[in-house]
Amino acid sequence: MTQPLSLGRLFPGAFAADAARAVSGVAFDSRKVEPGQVFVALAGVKADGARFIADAVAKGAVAVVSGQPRPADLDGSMAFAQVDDPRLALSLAAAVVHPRQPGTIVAVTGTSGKSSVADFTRQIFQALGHEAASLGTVGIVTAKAAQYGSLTTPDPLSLHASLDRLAGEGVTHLAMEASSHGLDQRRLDGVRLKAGAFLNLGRDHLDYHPTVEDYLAAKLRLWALLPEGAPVVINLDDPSAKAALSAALAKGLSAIGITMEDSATLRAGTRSDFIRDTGGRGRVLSLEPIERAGFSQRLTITVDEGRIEVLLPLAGDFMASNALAAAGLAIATGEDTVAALRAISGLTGVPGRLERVGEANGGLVVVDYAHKPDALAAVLSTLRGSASGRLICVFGCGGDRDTGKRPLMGAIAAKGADIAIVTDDNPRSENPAAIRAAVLAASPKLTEIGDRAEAIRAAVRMLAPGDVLVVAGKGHETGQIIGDRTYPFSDQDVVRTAIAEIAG
Ligand SMILES: CC(=O)N[C@H]1[C@@H](OP(=O)(O)OP(=O)(O)OC[C@H]2O[C@@H](n3ccc(=O)[nH]c3=O)[C@H](O)[C@@H]2O)O[C@H](CO)[C@@H](O)[C@@H]1O[C@H](C)C(=O)N[C@@H](C)C(=O)N[C@H](CCC(=O)O)C(=O)O
Repeated sequence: MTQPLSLGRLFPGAFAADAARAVSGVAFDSRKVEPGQVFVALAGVKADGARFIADAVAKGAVAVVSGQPRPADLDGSMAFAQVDDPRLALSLAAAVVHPRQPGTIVAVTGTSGKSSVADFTRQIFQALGHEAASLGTVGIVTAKAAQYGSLTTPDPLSLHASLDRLAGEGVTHLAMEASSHGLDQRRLDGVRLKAGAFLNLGRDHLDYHPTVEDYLAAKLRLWALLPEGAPVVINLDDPSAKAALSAALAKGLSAIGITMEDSATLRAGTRSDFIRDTGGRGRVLSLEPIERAGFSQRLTITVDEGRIEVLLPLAGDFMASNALAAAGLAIATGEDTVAALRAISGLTGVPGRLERVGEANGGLVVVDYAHKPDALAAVLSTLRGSASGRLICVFGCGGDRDTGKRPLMGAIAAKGADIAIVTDDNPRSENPAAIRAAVLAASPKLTEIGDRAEAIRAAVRMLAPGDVLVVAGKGHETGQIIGDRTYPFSDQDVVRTAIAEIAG
């Protein structure tokens, strides 16, 4: 029988005299409080949760946890605790409310590639015979179902409810994404992780993180969530790899490095530095593409056990590196190295990640989630290798987000594509034309079609044999956010309709 929830069990040491008091659960949003719950007041990005204590009490909260002193007007019968870090307290309490977790959980962080790596790791775990799931930007995916979510790393209550449900459904292996917001806001504390991975650091989220250094530090908080000696997978080809490795070693973690042979050769020393820095204990998985044909590539992976050849049915260095990181995570949890690497041959794509949606006039249309400078550059360089004709790109920049990336993305698209059309991508509360103007200022080569559906239709109509069109930015998403409303919008659906119009 499950033990009843009490303040003492949920918040050990915080409630002294009231520790034995029974409660029905935890809430951090006053609007969602149910009678008998504890309200945790979080100092938020937009609002201060302490302002909503009275609302929470009115909805039936019986206790309050806050980072601030007890409000003078709080009813004397109400249990109250002041804690140093309410977000940490919330996450640890969520893990008590929803106690079950899959036995093997791995988490991946990085600016780009998290969704692919989480999903590839799920696929590799499944290929190795485990009940596996992935959790992240594309939602929760198991062998039986996909359930779409909204955040990359959900709030702690939703996260732990999902972990509990998955464990109850028999899922033993989970690969999840760890966003910098999630790590900074301690949403992952209380998740019992076995291994972690660091992929890369690019320009993103500088509306939230004050500096790039702060952004990197948030990502590297992942290491603090791992038990002593746990293995971490580090992409040695990223310029931040050294920082990621030193932080891991300083925490007593062990390391598996992944690298693409080409870049290792270019950046001579990558492998030897890693071996030296890890005192000879770090393992390296190094990968060399040996043949590329259309959207698949034959790869050789060199490991201590020898050389293994796999056929990855996905295009580009980026996907190859992501597949290797996923195999690295499986190996980090104790899976057989050769079996984990061989499973790369069976990987299928991830929705909205270099997703081939259809063909028109002998040209190919691909939808990709790339909405950051580095990701757009990587996608364009990958697709350049798959296009015997022109490379066409439809893209935009979001409103109410890092404005600095607008000219950067404009310049990348102008350089990387033969035709680049700037359109709208979640303008939110900003004037869409002003966002487009900031992107267009990067190059006179860029053209503008504000309406996203019209931009996609126009690009599909341009296709000629050998061309590749990439519609970048939304990937798996199903809405366009204008003002504070989300209007249904799917790049894939618009592409399919445009193709059907041409065919009809
Ligand atoms: C900007 C941000 O990260 N916000 C997250 C944060 O909310 P917050 O604490 O800042 O919220 P707030 O609006 O300032 O309110 C403060 C507190 O008052 C409470 N409140 C507010 C109003 C009210 O009437 N009553 C009340 O109690 C709120 O519930 C909150 O606890 O903490 C919440 C609990 O964990 C998160 O759900 C919430 O994510 C929001 C929904 C969000 O959109 N986050 C995005 C930016 C995000 O996290 N994205 C990352 C990265 C994605 C990527 O890599 O691209 C992700 O992991 O998805």
